[in-house]
Amino acid sequence: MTADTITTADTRIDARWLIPVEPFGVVLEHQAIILQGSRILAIVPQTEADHHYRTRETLTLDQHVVLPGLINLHGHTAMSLFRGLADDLPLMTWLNDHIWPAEGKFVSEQFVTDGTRLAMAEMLRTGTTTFSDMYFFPEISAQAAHDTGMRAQICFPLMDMPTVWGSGPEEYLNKGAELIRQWQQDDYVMPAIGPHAPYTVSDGPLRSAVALAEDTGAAVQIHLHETAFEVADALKNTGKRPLARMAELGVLSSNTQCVHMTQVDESDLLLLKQTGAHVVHCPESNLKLASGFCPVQKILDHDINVTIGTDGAASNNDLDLFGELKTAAMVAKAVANDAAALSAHRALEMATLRGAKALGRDQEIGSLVAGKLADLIAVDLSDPYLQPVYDPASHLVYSNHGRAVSHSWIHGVPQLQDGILTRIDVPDLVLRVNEWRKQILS
Ligand SMILES: CSC[C@H]1O[C@@H](n2cnc3c(O)ncnc32)[C@H](O)[C@@H]1O
Ligand SMILES: [Zn+2]
Repeated sequence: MTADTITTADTRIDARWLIPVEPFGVVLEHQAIILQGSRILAIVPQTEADHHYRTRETLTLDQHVVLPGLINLHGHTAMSLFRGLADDLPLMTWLNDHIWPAEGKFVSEQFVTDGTRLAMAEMLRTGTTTFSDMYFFPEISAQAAHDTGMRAQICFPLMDMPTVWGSGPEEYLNKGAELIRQWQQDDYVMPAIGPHAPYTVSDGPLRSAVALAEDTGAAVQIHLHETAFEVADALKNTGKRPLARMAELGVLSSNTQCVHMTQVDESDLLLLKQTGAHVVHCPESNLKLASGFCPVQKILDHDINVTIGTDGAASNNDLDLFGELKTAAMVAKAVANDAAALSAHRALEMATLRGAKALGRDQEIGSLVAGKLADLIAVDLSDPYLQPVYDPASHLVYSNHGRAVSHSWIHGVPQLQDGILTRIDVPDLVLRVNEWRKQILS
């Protein structure tokens, strides 16, 4: 570009620090991020931007670190309405005796509308710009994400048993195929297939799920090897580890996201590597339900993609991915018995570019590079609890929590400005949530 060339654009963001995630491990200073429409037009030193860009608005974030929006690869968004309802229980007691009965009683289209909005408000407030959801009435959560302008992978649920959303696998698959048809071209919504777990979905529906994934290109997300009991029980009943059964049925591919994976032996590592399937690590849910420890560093060392998710707010009990990153990094070090395991930069990559890769969208989101979609966040490091700043990446993972996120943009649209949500009416949402609280308590 010659000295006299001036380009006009929408927005200029002047950042004190910038962590683009790509290239890996880099922290830049005093950069200007230029947005035009839904995309990043350029990232240049501020002094260069002064000479070459004229923008409609300029935002000076001189105490902030700017990075790609976070990607929460696993959750059950509407379950935010069940936050704190059943704590201190192991997985199967929690599900069988508390959560599934409550879902049978209360989950409806309105529940999913309000619960999804509650979860989106929390995620946006704490830096998430893309989330994955696996829940009943996915057509409602898809619409809610689209209307709010949040990027979302919406996995329709598939189980053997009847639920509030349908009578069984045939109906789930028919409704799911329609969901995929309706949303596949959307800017924000990525429809996907969500077989619940190996112990709730039999071989026939899993084969149909594979056929649907192959026909449509939709991703598959499944809870897998969540507990030692799941693996032991499967070995007793089928003679196979659940992951091996999934491989035999054709479920595993580079379009598959395996959630939890706390039980991983050499045969599992081989299957994950051979098929290109992704692992979604949910450390806080695994800790709270005492499900087990995912050996994250070992999996990464085998060149298998690991991403991060919160799981639902009923088993976490928050959706703050920055908190999740700190837990992930701490637990990874303890599990590997190595303080160098899961470094701050690697953890940030898990919550951004690696998440994008699992969604098949790493050419579009997950790092801050000119030409990619403008999904980005700013974190204000000026609070005393974040001082002094030697290394912003270290602060983001080890000292921060999501409430320090001040700004976000998705698809170039501002979603959070100085800590205020622009697209969700929070007072109205809180009123609705409290109506649910009264109903569920009674
Ligand atoms: C079929 S919709 C999703 C289904 O999953 C349940 N659920 C929530 N958290 C977990 C978990 O950690 N493991 C297994 N199942 C989980 C949720 O309550 C819905 O019924
Ligand atoms: Zn889950």
